[in-house]
Amino acid sequence: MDFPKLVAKVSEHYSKKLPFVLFSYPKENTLNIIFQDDAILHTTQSLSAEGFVFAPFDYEDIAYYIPKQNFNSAQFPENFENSKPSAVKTPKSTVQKKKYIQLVEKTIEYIKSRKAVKIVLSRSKEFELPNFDIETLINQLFGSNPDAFKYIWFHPETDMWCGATPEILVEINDAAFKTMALAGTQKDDGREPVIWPPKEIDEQQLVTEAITTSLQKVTSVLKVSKAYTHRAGSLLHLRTDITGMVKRGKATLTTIAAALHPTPAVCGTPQKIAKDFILKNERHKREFYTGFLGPINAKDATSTLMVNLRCMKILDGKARIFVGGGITISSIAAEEWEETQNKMQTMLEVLKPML
Ligand SMILES: C=C(O[C@H]1C=CC=C(C(=O)O)[C@@H]1O)C(=O)O
Repeated sequence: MDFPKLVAKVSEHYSKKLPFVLFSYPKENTLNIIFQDDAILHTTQSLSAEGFVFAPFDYEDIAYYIPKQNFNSAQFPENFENSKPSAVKTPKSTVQKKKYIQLVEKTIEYIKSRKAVKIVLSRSKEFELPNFDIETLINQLFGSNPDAFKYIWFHPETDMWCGATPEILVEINDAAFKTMALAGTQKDDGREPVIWPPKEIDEQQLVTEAITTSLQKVTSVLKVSKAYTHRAGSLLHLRTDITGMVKRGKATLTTIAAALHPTPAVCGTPQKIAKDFILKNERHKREFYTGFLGPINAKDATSTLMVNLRCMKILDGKARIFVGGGITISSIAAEEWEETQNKMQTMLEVLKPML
């Protein structure tokens, strides 16, 4: 099917409130779509169903999925990519800023008491969308952020979620798997070489160590790359690639996902203490933000699970954008606020014509 026809079909499907998911892989110009023709909410425990899974941050072995039955794809039109999207002025929110900074300070004190080494805090902000339109959303989202995995998920039971995420949770093909440690953030101001402050280097190193440790039980060969700079829209992160083989008979997508999620890039270390702190102290429910999502295929094809970052929920003419950042003993609260403001840009640029 060609792109305009497919977009029109999504629009029609959405007007009937039927589930669908659209996605595209980084650097690829194919739009993949799965339509579901009824409103059943499918769940999977084993991540073995073929389709597209969607799991919350507080994942307890149950993920939602849309089965792969009605799969379509289309190439993006020529010159589809938006020229560099223009920044949207991030609204000033004095009260929210004060509250977030207080929470960051409380978290730093908690870390100082040596109960945790790193805790990833987050917040969300709502925007009115007087000009919301599904076709505009598709064009805006898939025409920008070429380096990200982009998706729009809709199910009447979960509402609409969409995002452009830089972070792979796990990619697995037969016994070979790939994951990454992504942490540390700065704005891309075009300066080369990129200099990373020690706080960001330490924070990212911690993520790499925690991921390799948690994978040891289920993998046999692990290769860990050097940390390098990864571009994500107007932001830069530090990234380490981790590749290996899963132990035959021991590890499946489920065991690897369970070993990794939630990674210290979205939760913290030690994982349980960080998660309890987040659930107790954050002012909003994360829902699917920092959960995971992606296409799961049969054994001989690649399955990809991404971490749900740089994302938003769309409901009743409003969008709620979710953003966060890792807090360590060296964090400065005001800078952590700025970092979340910068991260908000990825979705604000997508929303720009609809605001
Ligand atoms: C939690 C988020 O980003 C994570 C991924 C990359 C860098 C991060 C950081 O520098 O704190 C976060 O760990 C988010 O975008 O909401």
